[in-house]
Amino acid sequence: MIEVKNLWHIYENGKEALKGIDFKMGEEVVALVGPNGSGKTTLAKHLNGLLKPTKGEVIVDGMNTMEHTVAELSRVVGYVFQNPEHMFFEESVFKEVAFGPKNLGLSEEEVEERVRWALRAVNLEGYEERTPYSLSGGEKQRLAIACVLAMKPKYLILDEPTTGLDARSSESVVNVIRKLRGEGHGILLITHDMELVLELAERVMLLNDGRKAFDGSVEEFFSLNLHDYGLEKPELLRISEKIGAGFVRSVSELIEALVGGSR
Ligand SMILES: Nc1ncnc2c1ncn2[C@@H]1O[C@H](COP(=O)(O)OP(=O)(O)OP(=O)(O)O)[C@@H](O)[C@H]1O
Repeated sequence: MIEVKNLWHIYENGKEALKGIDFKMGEEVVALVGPNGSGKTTLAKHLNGLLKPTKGEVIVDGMNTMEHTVAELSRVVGYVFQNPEHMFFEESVFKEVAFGPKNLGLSEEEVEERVRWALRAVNLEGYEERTPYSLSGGEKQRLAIACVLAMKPKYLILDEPTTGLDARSSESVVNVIRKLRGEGHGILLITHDMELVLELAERVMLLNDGRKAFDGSVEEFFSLNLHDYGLEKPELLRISEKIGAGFVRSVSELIEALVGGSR
């Protein structure tokens, strides 16, 4: 369980980026959304100790982030940054994924076992000897997830995992997230992509100007006036509501609602 209690973060220049956030998450997919500058990244960086609270506290599986290093916390909360290609520096996919586990001081066999497991988890088996730069956008995103997974964290923070990806690559990332969720990981998804929220999230937390504006179900979230937060309802949901089919999360649910309704 990750627990955030009355969290305030004030940057050195005096900017109050978080103003009293309370939040809990377990093994679930939570979408963290909000307009630019609302505090999403600032909040996420508190969960693995990259930032420390100005006031309040963050407890990760019983560990207060004030009392633990980023290295310790990163074993529990993995952070996959936006534009992951900037973080690759090894000449092969295998070495890239092996880097983290090697630094944990694991034996060569254990490192190899973790690399194979992480690459399998993101469907990149067979890519071991490729250079990271030769991968497609979706493959790079999955490689970045594998690098973090190899540390075996229970929770994963994914920052805009589908931004800039075409539909097919996005789908492959979505499938990986579903699989990880099924294996008991908790996933915090920072995103502006409302289609992704509709498709994947189990809960939504909306930040606005450093405060929590909403925390609840996906259905309730999409009944808010999203324009107030610079966000747009997904097209699928707009169509579904217009034709009276109500809240659906996928095209197949929409078809089911229509077919069911006409019986
Ligand atoms: N190092 C810093 N020093 C001062 N202010 C900062 C710093 N980092 C972020 N901020 C400010 O804190 C506020 C919250 O920023 P943050 O990056 O957490 O927002 P965000 O919701 O992730 O935005 P985006 O959607 O644009 O990524 C913004 O006003 C930002 O300008």
